[in-house]
Amino acid sequence: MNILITGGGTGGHLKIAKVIKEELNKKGIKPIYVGSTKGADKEWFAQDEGFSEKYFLDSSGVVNKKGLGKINSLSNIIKLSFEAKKIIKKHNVKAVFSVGGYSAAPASFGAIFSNTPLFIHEQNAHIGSLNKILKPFSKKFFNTFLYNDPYPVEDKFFERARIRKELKTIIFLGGSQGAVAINDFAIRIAPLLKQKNIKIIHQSGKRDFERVKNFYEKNSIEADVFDFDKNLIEKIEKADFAISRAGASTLFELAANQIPTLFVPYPYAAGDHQYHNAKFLADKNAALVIRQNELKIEILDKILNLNLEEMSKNLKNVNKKEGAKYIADRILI
Ligand SMILES: CC(=O)N[C@H]1[C@@H](OP(=O)(O)OP(=O)(O)OC[C@H]2O[C@@H](n3ccc(=O)[nH]c3=O)[C@H](O)[C@@H]2O)O[C@H](CO)[C@@H](O)[C@@H]1O
Repeated sequence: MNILITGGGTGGHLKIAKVIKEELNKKGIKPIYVGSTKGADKEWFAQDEGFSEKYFLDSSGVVNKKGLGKINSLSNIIKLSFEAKKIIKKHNVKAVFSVGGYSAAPASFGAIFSNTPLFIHEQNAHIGSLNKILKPFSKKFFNTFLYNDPYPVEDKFFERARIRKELKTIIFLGGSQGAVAINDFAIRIAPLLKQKNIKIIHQSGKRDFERVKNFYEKNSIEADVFDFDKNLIEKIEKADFAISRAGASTLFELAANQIPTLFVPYPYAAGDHQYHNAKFLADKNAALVIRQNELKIEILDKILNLNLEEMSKNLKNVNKKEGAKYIADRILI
């Protein structure tokens, strides 16, 4: 059965595409991928043997453009949708699965134009603009916040979960691209963490890697600094507390691993969705959330006095295992 997976741009969307592809591979199916020449799509999937075919179309975002730019990208998407429709026909695709982002637009419209069932995974607590348009045309719309669908994360985040009791190691996470605000905060509290013998693991993102690495070196503070690590669980499992952006995949991976977290939502996310993602956990007393402009050094005292065990236990049933299987089974019906 030929399945087409589409969408990407950032790690958050691409991660869902990856886990669903792996689930389909387990079932002996090699899906087709349709992404964009822009964003991180090629980086993630150009060499991926788990897809039978890969197409990278020249799609780009519409939402942030104005005037003529908006009209041009809209007409480009319409043109590409017909190209995607041809791909769907050529491979006799039985279902299209979209993980969102601008690179999902052509194949999603292509599915509608060719009457091919369209399945959508919306990662966030606030529905993205493309998904709002597509939702009424979809056969199924998966979302954890609205419908309690299990959020697909790799099994290893659950398998290596543990209850945290004491803060011996802290991890800083900036999402797939890194977060300067979190890096700055880490740098401010690092000397205090050193004084308290708390070990530091720090994902800085590519753009800020040199600055962050140099800081720790110059100040003789031991820290495991990296820009991006494909096997993030290896880092997360060692830590007892995280300070992180609230991108949906990161959030549900941290929850699956039961690591208490202070979320610092990206303030410019569409519809403030990272804040709403984090609030979902905070309302269950399973995480803390703070606005970026409130990220002050005093918050460290609060962290040091937290009941980590209680928060860690409260994360137990936030997400369910086998989210990828849940979705794949419904696409394959
Ligand atoms: C700035 C922005 O708009 N960000 C959005 C983007 O975030 P972003 O792209 O940061 O996405 P997420 O936080 O959802 O996911 C990041 C993924 O990258 C992985 N990872 C990260 C660091 C690393 O070193 N190694 C690694 O593998 C994580 O394990 C995770 O699976 O998509 C998310 C899902 O739609 C949204 O919720 C976010 O709001």
